[in-house]
Amino acid sequence: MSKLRVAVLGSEGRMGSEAVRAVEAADDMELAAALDRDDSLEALRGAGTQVAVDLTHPDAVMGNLEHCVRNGIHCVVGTTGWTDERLETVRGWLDGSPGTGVLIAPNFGIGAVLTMRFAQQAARFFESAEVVELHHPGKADAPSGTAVRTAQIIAGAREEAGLPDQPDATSTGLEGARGADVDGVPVHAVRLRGLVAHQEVLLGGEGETLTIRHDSLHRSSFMPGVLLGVRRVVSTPGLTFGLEHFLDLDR
Ligand SMILES: NC(=O)C1=CN([C@@H]2O[C@H](COP(=O)(O)OP(=O)(O)OC[C@H]3O[C@@H](n4cnc5c(N)ncnc54)[C@H](OP(=O)(O)O)[C@@H]3O)[C@@H](O)[C@H]2O)C=CC1
Ligand SMILES: O=C(O)C1=N[C@H](C(=O)O)C[C@H](O)C1
Repeated sequence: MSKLRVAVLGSEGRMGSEAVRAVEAADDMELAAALDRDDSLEALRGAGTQVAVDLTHPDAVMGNLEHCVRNGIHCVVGTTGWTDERLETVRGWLDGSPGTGVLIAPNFGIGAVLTMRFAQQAARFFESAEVVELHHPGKADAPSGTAVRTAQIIAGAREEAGLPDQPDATSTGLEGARGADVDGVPVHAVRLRGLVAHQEVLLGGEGETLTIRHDSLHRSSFMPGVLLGVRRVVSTPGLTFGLEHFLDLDR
């Protein structure tokens, strides 16, 4: 069977360099191209790229994605910065390129995907819910894409269950002390040397709390998810948002 030709965009970065190693080590893939800032995207087609893995920067990802989709190159995207508007734009490009698949994964870590699923299951049972994400200080954005997605999922589950707004009697305080408000769920971002990528979902009810915590201790934790995404995206046209769609979580 022929090997999948995979390019990595952002190949010199923390995640990109790990992805290059993972693709090179995969029996069913070969590295078609490794591009970083200032490299021309034109190299992708010349190299016969079938799937591009984008691990760049929120400011760069849209341009990269547009180029790939318009050239029929499937994409696996870990880069953050997704809004409804951006996702709609990507869907528009995909409409013009039927057969092309794009996976956007807020988090490739299986533990992080499960954290979101468990939070979704638990949210309706608790009055209060907050998300704390903790990352290395080189991270470009705050809060993390995973934390935003987690908060949205919790908010959706609360709404579906008919829960009222969370109790919070705070009337004064330093701006930012209660974190960012994502659909009514406070999200707090810690940046600390020594950390990689961590998240806690705190749920509270009368006389009890439940904490769901996930720790990515090394970026290798993301690689099985990246490789799964590459293998599945080639036969999944259109936009897929979230790695959970490629995992049989309900089995
Ligand atoms: N979904 C997931 O599971 C994960 C997602 N991420 C996300 O991945 C992204 C990258 O993270 P990280 O590796 O830590 O960041 P880094 O800054 O370490 O790496 C990004 C790399 O991309 C390069 N780059 C910038 N612009 C372009 C461009 N236009 N074309 C090609 N390369 C470019 C950067 O170059 P330069 O340094 O010169 O700017 C850098 O080498 C972030 O959005 C992060 O949040 C990270 C971990 C897991
Ligand atoms: O920048 C990172 O490091 C990470 N980014 C992603 C995010 O913003 O959610 C995924 C993970 O948290 C690591």
